[in-house]
Amino acid sequence: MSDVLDDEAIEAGLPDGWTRDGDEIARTFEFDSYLEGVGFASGAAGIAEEAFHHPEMTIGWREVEVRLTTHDAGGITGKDLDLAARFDELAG
Ligand SMILES: C[C@H](O)[C@H](O)[C@H]1CNC2=NC(N)=NC(=O)C2=N1
Repeated sequence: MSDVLDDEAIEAGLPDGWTRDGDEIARTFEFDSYLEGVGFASGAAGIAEEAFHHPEMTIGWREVEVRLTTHDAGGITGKDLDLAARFDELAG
């Protein structure tokens, strides 16, 4: 099981554009259209399923909010940071 990271490790590992919110990290991705956001969410879901580590995603008007935490560990772990970086790559 992944170990929960301390504050220093989270700050050091948090990819640009992401913020820490308690036991979660979050980023809102912005898109030129609603359907582009839906496409991103679908791609992110595939990455999540492959990693078997799942975000909460809220699809809005030309934006998708992504929130990550490791439920099994009760906090933020390297899995969350790794998935955040992969979602950033997906968004381009
Ligand atoms: C049994 C447990 O739900 C699974 O190991 C996976 C599924 N997806 C998951 N996703 C997230 N974000 N955290 C988890 O701890 C987690 N656990």
